[in-house]
Amino acid sequence: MFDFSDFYQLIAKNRLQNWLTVLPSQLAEWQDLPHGDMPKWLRVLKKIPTDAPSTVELKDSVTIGSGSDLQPGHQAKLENLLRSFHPWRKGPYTVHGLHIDTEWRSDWKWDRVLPHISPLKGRYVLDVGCGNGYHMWRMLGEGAALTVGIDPSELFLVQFEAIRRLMGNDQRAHLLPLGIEKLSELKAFDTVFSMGVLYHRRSPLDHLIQLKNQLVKGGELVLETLVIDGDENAVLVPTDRYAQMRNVYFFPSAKALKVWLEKVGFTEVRIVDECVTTTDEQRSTNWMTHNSLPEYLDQDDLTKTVEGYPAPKRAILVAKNPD
Ligand SMILES: Nc1ncnc2c1ncn2[C@@H]1O[C@H](C[S@+](CC[C@H]([NH3+])C(=O)[O-])CC(=O)[O-])[C@@H](O)[C@H]1O
Repeated sequence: MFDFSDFYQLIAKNRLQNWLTVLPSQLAEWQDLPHGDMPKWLRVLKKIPTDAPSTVELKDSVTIGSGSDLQPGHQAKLENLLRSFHPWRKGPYTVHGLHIDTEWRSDWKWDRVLPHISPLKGRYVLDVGCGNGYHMWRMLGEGAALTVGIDPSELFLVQFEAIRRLMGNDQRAHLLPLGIEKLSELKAFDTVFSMGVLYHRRSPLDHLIQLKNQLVKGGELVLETLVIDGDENAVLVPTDRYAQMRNVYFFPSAKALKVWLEKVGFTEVRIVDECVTTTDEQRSTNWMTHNSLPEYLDQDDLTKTVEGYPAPKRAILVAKNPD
């Protein structure tokens, strides 16, 4: 069983308290349908120490403690425990001198996002599709008061909890195993991030409206997704897979995405970054040994995916909720 009671107690006293009318029953429903590996994962999680580390660095990286915090032999033991949560996709993390080299250099995405957003100091932040929570720790590094991530992947929740234990059970970040469609209109977050999620949603405008409904008046949306080149009318809908990914729907141009955001009522919409994803940013590693981007590109023409679509390009847009 996962225990979300710390989160319930925390939000009972803050502006997220309305969430308590639905959240406990939603998470109880989730507990009733456990992932097959969950009992094993929970046994491993319990073995991960919760002692406060000597140091925590979150501003320039996610680095917890140093090798000397652990007794001799304990680093190898910790490595074995963490490796049982393979594949590690989002990171990198350095814990007690152990470097978790993840499939993604999620820190590079953060470096592209950070210069363009309002300062996070003191803000309530929601990270929709947060993966294992890597960016939530970086948000805390920028001074966010609270970061809440939602992501339906059970393994990501387990990885997040492992890192949180190693942080000394830090209560400033919480991950809930929910999809965005499960959220009511909370209107309680100062900043909402949706990074790498929109192309997984069958109804992208509804996704944008759901994101808007989580923001306070004047709050900021940070949207990152796969895009194609083109004008305000350009959008790709792959017939089947894209770069071997299933469940993919709409890949607009950045300009079209700006129109969509304005259409659902966002203002001050800015396209702040566009860049092609490189095979240095997404690749197999010792901590993620499955195929990755290099295998998903056409070997004779790296500007195309194996399906013949344009190779992955991502845009970041920032917008304001005026309501
Ligand atoms: N309905 C849904 N609601 C919420 N999350 C979902 C849903 N469906 C899928 N996801 C989650 O959205 C995440 C997309 S990854 C981005 C991670 C991070 N944000 C990153 O920017 O690195 C994609 C990428 O690798 O770019 C996955 O963790 C899914 O489980």
